[in-house]
Amino acid sequence: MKDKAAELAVVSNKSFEASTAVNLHHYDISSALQTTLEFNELIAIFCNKIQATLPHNSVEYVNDEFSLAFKRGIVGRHSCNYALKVEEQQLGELKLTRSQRFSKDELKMLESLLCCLIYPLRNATLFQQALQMAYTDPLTKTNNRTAFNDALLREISRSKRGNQSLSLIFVDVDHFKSINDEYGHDCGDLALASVASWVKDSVRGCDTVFRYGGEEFVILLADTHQTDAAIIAERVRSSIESHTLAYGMDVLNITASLGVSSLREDDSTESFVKRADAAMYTAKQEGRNRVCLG
Ligand SMILES: Nc1nc2c(ncn2[C@@H]2O[C@H](COP(=O)(O)OP(=O)(O)OP(=O)(O)O)[C@@H](O)[C@H]2O)c(=O)[nH]1
Repeated sequence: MKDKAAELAVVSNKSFEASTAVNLHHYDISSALQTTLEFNELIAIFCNKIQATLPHNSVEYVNDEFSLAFKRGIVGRHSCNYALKVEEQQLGELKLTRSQRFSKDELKMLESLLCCLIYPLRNATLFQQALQMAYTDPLTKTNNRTAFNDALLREISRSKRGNQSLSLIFVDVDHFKSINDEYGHDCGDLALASVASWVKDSVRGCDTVFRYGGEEFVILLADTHQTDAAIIAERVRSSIESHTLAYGMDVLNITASLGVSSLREDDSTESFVKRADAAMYTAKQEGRNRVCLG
């Protein structure tokens, strides 16, 4: 067990052998690390626990897969870096710094202690991957309806607490059935994935795009008034209209109808969503390929 754990942490381009026996310190750290599946909390707990044995001034943890960049403390001129992985699974990079050089013995000790961190990090990775799968629509790679329901409740409560505006845009692809009918289901799928990426590309990074169902998408715009939401909706509409979809020898033009609503004081979750949906239907009735406000 000790030998297996020792193989698991990759230490900045050099291998190491954990020579320190599993002791009470390891046990203490391992127990503390079992209390959470949050990456940042795991790193903070680990660093707090090793601070007495291995004094350091700053810690940095970067995990590209989950876009994490955790930083704490004041960076010193000496550092040690570890690319952590287990069974070919990357678990991020950890960097400790301080003003004095790290001795060989200290590094050996740290490398041994890192064995306590990598399995909790692997568990956190598996948990986050499972969460992502549960929240992602596999066809369009956007957030799914479950994610929308959760995000909507969260954003409504945040908006009411902080007295901030919140807007919603419904995007429904026009005459989508005819794409399926004329070119086949695969082309329909490709069209949906393409529309999703055009929509994502035309909103800000802080706005979230969800697949609501079928050929319908929703965009949740935090801290956004209706006037700004209408401008964003028009940008999305225009982006979809200006793209073309190449399918075999065919080139398809796609349009969408959009409905916008902004949260009112007396709104329930349902009334907020219904207004955007109703506005989108008005856009359909008024000729499609347009934005209507609800
Ligand atoms: N290819 C594909 N088609 C889907 C998917 N989900 C829903 N659809 C199809 O989307 C079509 C939606 O058709 P309608 O609701 O009649 O709407 P529409 O043809 O877009 O017409 P308007 O909304 O009135 O402009 C249906 O034929 C569904 O089968 C999917 O994941 N892939």
